[in-house]
Amino acid sequence: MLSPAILLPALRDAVVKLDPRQLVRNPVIFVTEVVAALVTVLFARDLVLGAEDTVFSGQIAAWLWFTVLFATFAEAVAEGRGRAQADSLKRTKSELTARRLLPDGSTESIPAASLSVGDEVLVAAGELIPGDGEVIEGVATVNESAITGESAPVIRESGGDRSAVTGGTEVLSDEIRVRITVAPGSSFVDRMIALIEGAQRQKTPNEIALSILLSGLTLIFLFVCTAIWGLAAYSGAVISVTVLAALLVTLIPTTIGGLLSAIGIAGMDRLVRFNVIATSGRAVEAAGDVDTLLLDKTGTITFGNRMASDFAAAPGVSIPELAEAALLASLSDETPEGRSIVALATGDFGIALPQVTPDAVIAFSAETRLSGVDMGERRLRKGAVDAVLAFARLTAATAPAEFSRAVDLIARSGGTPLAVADGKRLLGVIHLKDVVKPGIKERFAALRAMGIRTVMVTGDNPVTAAAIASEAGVDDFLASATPEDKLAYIRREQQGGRLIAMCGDGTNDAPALAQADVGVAMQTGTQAAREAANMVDLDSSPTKLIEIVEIGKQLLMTRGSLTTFSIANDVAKYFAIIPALFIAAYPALGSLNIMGLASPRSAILSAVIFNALIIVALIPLALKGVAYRPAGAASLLRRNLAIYGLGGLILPFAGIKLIDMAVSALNLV
Ligand SMILES: Nc1ncnc2c1ncn2[C@@H]1O[C@H](COP(=O)(O)OP(=O)(O)OP(=O)(O)O)[C@@H](O)[C@H]1O
Ligand SMILES: [K+]
Ligand SMILES: [Mg+2]
Repeated sequence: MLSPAILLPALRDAVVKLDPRQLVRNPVIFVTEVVAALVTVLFARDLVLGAEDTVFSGQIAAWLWFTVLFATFAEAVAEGRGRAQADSLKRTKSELTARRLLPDGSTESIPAASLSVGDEVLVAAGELIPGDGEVIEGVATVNESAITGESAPVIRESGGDRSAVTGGTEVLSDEIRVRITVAPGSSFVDRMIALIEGAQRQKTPNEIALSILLSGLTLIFLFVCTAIWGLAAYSGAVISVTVLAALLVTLIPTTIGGLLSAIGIAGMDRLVRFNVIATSGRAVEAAGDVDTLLLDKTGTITFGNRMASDFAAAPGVSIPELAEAALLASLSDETPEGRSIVALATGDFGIALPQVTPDAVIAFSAETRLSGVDMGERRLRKGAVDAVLAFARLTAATAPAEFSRAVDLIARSGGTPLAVADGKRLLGVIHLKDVVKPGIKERFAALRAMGIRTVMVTGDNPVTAAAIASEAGVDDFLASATPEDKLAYIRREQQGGRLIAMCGDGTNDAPALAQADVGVAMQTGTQAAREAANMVDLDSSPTKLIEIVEIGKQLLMTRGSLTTFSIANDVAKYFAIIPALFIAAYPALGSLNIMGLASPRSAILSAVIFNALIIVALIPLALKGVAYRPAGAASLLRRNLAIYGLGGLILPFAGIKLIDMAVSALNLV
């Protein structure tokens, strides 16, 4: 975690970050730098004048600079760890070439960097996909290990929810036609690299609020120090500017000021290590407080490669007649469901592929929930049972009992029944099979233990939804949901003051993913879903939210704990330094020197040294995060207050005392 390969470049970066123009974004540390510069000037003056203060002001100046450097170092280390991960991504994305399709159907070879949005390219087995896009023709297996680290090939195909391809990944079999949807330079991998390197990191609203609080505290202590100076001058004691500067820096919250951005960067990094790319720090924080998790069914809870497996004919209809109608209705259906129906009818059921062109093609949409063709007199439709019944002017009550039984049997087994009709004539039902991803039930139980309610929202019918919901162990489900329904559900929950996470993969999930506080898209999903979400799970695991929530909670806890620690620390230092300041003027204050520090100067220098060293000492904790255990918010708060509040109060007494002993033993001042 802290190898020399990261620490050495971080040291160099830490020096670069001393640039005041950069540092001004961190007010506490910026004030420290200004003060360090001031004391350095005073030291130079003492040096020229040969004043007796030279040794003291020189040491104070040095330690103030170390304080600033340790703070910039913390941030540099956090960024350096991300950069190491980004470097391996950069290697995958080296020089790519594209075979761009020309209007006459031939192809030209061009560098991928000169592709533009809307271009169409061909990619065959053994070639690298030149840019982010959508498969518009064909099916291929793709090795996406370059970005997911997972070597198992995935299927990418046109039409359905698995059509998105990522530049830099390799086609293993077959040939696909890809429409480029993202300009080179802002591709998924490019954005991943920028995010991991922290180049695009923006402060979250919580961080900004905390920064304002810390700046406020800094201002107050600036005031306090000025008042002390005036008070001392009034009472005849002389307090040097060097001592005042030291006082100010030890009192302002330098510890949390120095570690704040490292904590945020480390949180994003921890997500990357769990194969989750977050495009928003705000979402990571929101994840820590999520109340409800919404999951789409097909492709999220299930694998999503729904395959037609059987036909059940309505009374008075033969199986070949149903199979042929289903085949015709699917001829122009480019979705995986449509293609699997063609495969089943022409394969197992031996129907010859008809050489006909439909008069009109009715493409599938998540709103209508049906698809089909018009052909002469025939109006062939297939789709969700209620949608097809409505099309055939039937209802659940007026549909033949045998048909309803077949539908029910399929739905109860967790399959998706697709009804087939020709105009008003109901022909039967197709059984689409899908498989629930393994190990999901236990993981949902873990989410429940964290106090998170899981709700499955699906476009599928209520009976299938109920079967899959019970197999997967979700708390609740919403069936027959259109994209608008999913969106409305989230809005309603949010209006109730709840924070919502949504996991989805399809274009029909995109609005919901964008509306959710935490939107997690499956890497296997469509481009639209990945664009709308604020996180992408490279493993496409719907229960990854467990880790995401833990990391979010850990981030919030780490920041809270270190803020508590930092402020408690500063309070303790007050007692170490103030007596030292006034002891010369008021010897009676000697009794306040409860710590028995060697001399006023040694006390002040020790406090400054402690103040600097505590930042370095806490870097590992800031990066690793405070340990998270599932427990109630109140008991966590109590525990953290005890450890970091009390610890923060006590530690400086011991630390400053020890440093004071060393300083006086070495005769430093
Ligand atoms: N190619 C298709 N042609 C006709 N009807 C379809 C097709 N694909 C799916 N359907 C029907 O439309 C319904 C809604 O589909 P939609 O994609 O909105 O949701 P889903 O994939 O079933 O569920 P989820 O929202 O969980 O992914 C499906 O349940 C199915 O009954
Ligand atoms: K401080
Ligand atoms: Mg889906």
